[in-house]
Amino acid sequence: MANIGIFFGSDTGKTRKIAKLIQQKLGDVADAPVNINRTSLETFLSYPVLVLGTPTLGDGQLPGFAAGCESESWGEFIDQLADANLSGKIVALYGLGDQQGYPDNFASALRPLYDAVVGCGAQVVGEWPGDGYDFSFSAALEGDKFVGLVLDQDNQFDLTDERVASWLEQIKPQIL
Ligand SMILES: Cc1cc2nc3c(=O)[nH]c(=O)nc-3n(C[C@H](O)[C@H](O)[C@H](O)COP(=O)(O)O)c2cc1C
Repeated sequence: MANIGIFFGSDTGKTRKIAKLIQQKLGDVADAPVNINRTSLETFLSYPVLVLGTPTLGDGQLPGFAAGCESESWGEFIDQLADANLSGKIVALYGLGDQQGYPDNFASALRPLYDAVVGCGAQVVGEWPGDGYDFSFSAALEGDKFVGLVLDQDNQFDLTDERVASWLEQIKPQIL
């Protein structure tokens, strides 16, 4: 087992694709990405470092039944996390959104994921500048920074590879 576990939720596969890109760039320090609806809390908790990815669905929501998805996802998993202890763990978050289609809730689902892991005692790394995007509101902003890497495959897919590479360089000292 590698040190870094990559877990993602996804409705149409874009967040899964980014998980694979992240793993490719990290190499063998990270295990192959796993859909959050195909793991157990025990496996999730076995990693000292977690990279967690989510799209924003519904109205600023995590994927899952409540957001209209056909299968379980983060929405259900964070209920299981409620009593978990993540102290000592390092967590890096990335989120996908559509700034043109949903400018008033851009990538907002990073917020409930961030709150859930911080509430369990994890240390979150990898905040990301809010400039370079055009939107009116995001719950994922903390001041002028997002609580994790934000990607927009719908409108800025050409920037993704560079954003992922630069974010990984930024967090490598904390996750390796
Ligand atoms: C029904 C629906 C609702 C969405 N709601 C939001 C939203 O509130 N905020 C946002 O930034 N993006 C929203 N999106 C865009 C998705 O987050 C974006 O397309 C993402 O890349 C999808 O990732 P996935 O393929 O992993 O599911 C929504 C997309 C759909 C289909």
